[in-house]
Amino acid sequence: MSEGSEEVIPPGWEKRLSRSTGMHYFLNIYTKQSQWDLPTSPAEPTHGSGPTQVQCSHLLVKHNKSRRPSSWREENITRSKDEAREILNEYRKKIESGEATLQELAQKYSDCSSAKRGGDLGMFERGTMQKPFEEAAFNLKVGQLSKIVDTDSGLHLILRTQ
Ligand SMILES: O=C(N[C@H](Cc1nc2ccccc2[nH]1)C(=O)O)c1cc2ccccc2s1
Repeated sequence: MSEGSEEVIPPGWEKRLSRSTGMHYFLNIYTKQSQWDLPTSPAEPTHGSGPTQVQCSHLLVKHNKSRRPSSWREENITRSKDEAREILNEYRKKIESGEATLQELAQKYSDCSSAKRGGDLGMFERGTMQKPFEEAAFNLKVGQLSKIVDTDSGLHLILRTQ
């Protein structure tokens, strides 16, 4: 029988053989949780206070109370905070329905200069980003989209990518 597509086991998981069924399963070496299906993301160490660094992409919509109400998209941003919230909720619906990715929408609409990189902020540690952003980012699982996050820069949707 031809092999299926190359099987990549994400870090933190081990492939084990079930003696009772003769089938293979996957064991999370941190939580000892097991599952039949091939895991799709790395297992995270559960001890300590979570990861020391994360990688995120974000979509920022600034408003007239933003610390710097200007961006590469719009020299003078006049929308209200409520309008910014409505706009972000529409983007969230598109992302959750699969109609668009956060990266695609950030590239077109984010008021952060990271828009050019699909909103990617790279890896960062605690203490580098504004607190509300940091708290949200470090409480996301890899692949999870945040709720709307409010910082002095504006309103954000955050996707944790690593
Ligand atoms: O602070 C930045 N940009 C500001 C908007 C902004 N404010 C933020 C607050 C928290 C996280 C990201 C944020 N981006 C701007 O363009 O007015 C950053 C841009 C970039 C670009 C690449 C990597 C990191 C960063 S942080």
